[in-house]
Amino acid sequence: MYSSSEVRQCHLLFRSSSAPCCACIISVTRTAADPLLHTPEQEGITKTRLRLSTVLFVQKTPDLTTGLTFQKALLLYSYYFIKSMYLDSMSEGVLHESLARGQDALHFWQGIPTSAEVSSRFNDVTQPELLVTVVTARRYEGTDFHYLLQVMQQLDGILRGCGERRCAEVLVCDVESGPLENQDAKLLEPYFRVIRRSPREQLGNRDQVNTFEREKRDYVFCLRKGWELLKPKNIIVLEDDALPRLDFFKVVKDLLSRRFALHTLYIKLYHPERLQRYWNPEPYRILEWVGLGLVGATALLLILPYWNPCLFSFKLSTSHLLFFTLYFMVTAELLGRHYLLEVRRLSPQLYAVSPATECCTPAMLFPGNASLRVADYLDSSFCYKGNAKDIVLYQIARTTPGERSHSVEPNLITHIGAYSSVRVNPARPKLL
Ligand SMILES: CC(=O)N[C@H]1[C@@H](OP(=O)(O)OP(=O)(O)OC[C@H]2O[C@@H](n3ccc(=O)[nH]c3=O)[C@H](O)[C@@H]2O)O[C@H](CO)[C@H](O)[C@@H]1O
Repeated sequence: MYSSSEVRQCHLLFRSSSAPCCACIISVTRTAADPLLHTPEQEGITKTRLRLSTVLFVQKTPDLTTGLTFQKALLLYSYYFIKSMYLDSMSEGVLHESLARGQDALHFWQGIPTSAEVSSRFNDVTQPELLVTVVTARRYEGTDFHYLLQVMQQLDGILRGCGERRCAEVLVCDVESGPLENQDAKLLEPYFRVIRRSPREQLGNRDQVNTFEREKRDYVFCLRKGWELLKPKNIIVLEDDALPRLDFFKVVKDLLSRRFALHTLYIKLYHPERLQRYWNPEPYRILEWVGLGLVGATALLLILPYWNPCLFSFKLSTSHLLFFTLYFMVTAELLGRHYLLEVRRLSPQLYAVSPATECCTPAMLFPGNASLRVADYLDSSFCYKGNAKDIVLYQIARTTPGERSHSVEPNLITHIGAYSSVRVNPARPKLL
């Protein structure tokens, strides 16, 4: 058994030079208990041991994580993924990864000294080009995953990569207060500006409303408060389980430089991967599908004669074009639109913008003062199960004259929240 100071020393060593500590950790992890498997034999494991094993697991993961994420990215959303064979084990694997990252993030934030260099990120800027507000509520399940800390660690890393000129100001909007403290948000207080309601406002908000209405009111509060405090030129609102990808700010900057951004109510930066197929009907997606088929078929029919000179005398007809169009469409769907979209990550300019899709709001960009309009629109609606804030917002943008909304693809964030703070969670969450 290892004492916590040994573990801490090991952890710090690992940070500064990975090799020696990796060896020490790998030898230990083989015997460490797995905190995610609640088998009867493990019921007796003490809390300290659980914590220890998680810390050790964190250190073990870099190779495993990459491997698993690669497999997951390769298979999960494909038609060839055999759910009955792989879903359970893959879901467990991803939960382990996330738990490891959560514990890593916890140690990261616990270990940072509140030095001048770090706290300089707590800026007194007004009217920044971009404000990122992270909305966070206390979770009752999956607290060990520390989603908020993971997100903030990632944001911190990306912001450091921006160089001298900061890409964005960051606010954490903690919608809890009083006795129900959000410990993760508290831990971030020395490093980021954390905003909360006053206890009086909080009482009023929690008064007898359903979870979805409460979630909406919290969102409205965060939108307005961010605007009041900094008057930013643009706002992004991230939910606390929306992990930004490394090119996040580059793509956002490019989006904001495009003309359409001046006339949109919001730009969705995430849509669930499982809903990205051509077979999930969205009008623009059908157009994209047919267009892809036509371009592929035309290119093939033009190239074929050069490839095989005998075909120069062959007469090409509309039915050939139709056949190959269908052929390319079916091939694209069988390959998986989700995977084809990945090619767009080559450059921010290649990210596609289309009319907004309905589901989910984990990452939303509100250009200009659109956040204020959104806050007003949401304020005038009432949310309940089946009519959560994402549905309401979609309907508003569709039905209000003069308002438009957009989605960007591929996703700019990864949704890491296996446990919902709004809905009832299954005992063991699944990836699909
Ligand atoms: C990935 C995904 O599909 N997420 C969607 C899903 O959220 P989920 O069911 O995944 O819930 P979640 O736990 O991610 O919570 C969504 C957000 O609401 C915040 N929160 C939660 C409880 C509360 O009382 N107050 C509060 O502000 C929480 O901190 C988080 O930022 O459904 C929501 C609507 O219901 C939104 O459409 C989310 O985008």
